[in-house]
Amino acid sequence: MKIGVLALQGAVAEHIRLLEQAGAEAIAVKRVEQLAELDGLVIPGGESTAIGKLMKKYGFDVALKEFSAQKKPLFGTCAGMIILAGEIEGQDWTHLGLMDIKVARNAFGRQRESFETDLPVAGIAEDFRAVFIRAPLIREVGEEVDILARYKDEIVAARQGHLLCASFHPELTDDKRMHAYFLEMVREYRTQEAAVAQ
Ligand SMILES: NC(=O)CC[C@H](N)C(=O)O
Repeated sequence: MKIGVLALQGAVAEHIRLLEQAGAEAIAVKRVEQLAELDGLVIPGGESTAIGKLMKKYGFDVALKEFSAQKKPLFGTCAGMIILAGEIEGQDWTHLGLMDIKVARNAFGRQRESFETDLPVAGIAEDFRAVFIRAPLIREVGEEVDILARYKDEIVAARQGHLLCASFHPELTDDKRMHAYFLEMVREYRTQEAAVAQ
């Protein structure tokens, strides 16, 4: 199983380390041609406007929509979640617009820009260390979206079929359970694809 981490800007090496610890081969992805060899992709945290601009410049805006249309799993953390969102509060544009979620950027306000807390994440852990850094929140989700975690009633992790996202940064901990969960998703979709091909 080969997983890419979109390496245009942001926390790339940390994701690669945890994906490897969870048992996958992981590579940094800088060119769209690399997508063909991947079973899944992580879009890391960073600055969503910067990542979005670079995605467009290098053709990832179109290529990742095709990647997703093949039901290849995508996992967006923090800025990566904003990249996946179908709607961004206060903005009339989106990046990939793949997930039926409405997000608000930098939603915790100045006092609590960055903090850590332990959260239950459905199907993954009872006590996941969630590291928030100028994090976005999910304000609304569509019918097909499963909510995986909340922080004080606000939605901070969700899944829609082959798409997974979190407001926080699992890659900044030593806990590989969320990455392992993503690899399970990749396995699930690969099995489905193989069954269709037969
Ligand atoms: N740590 C992060 O990824 C922060 C996200 C950033 N605040 C944004 O809006 O893009």
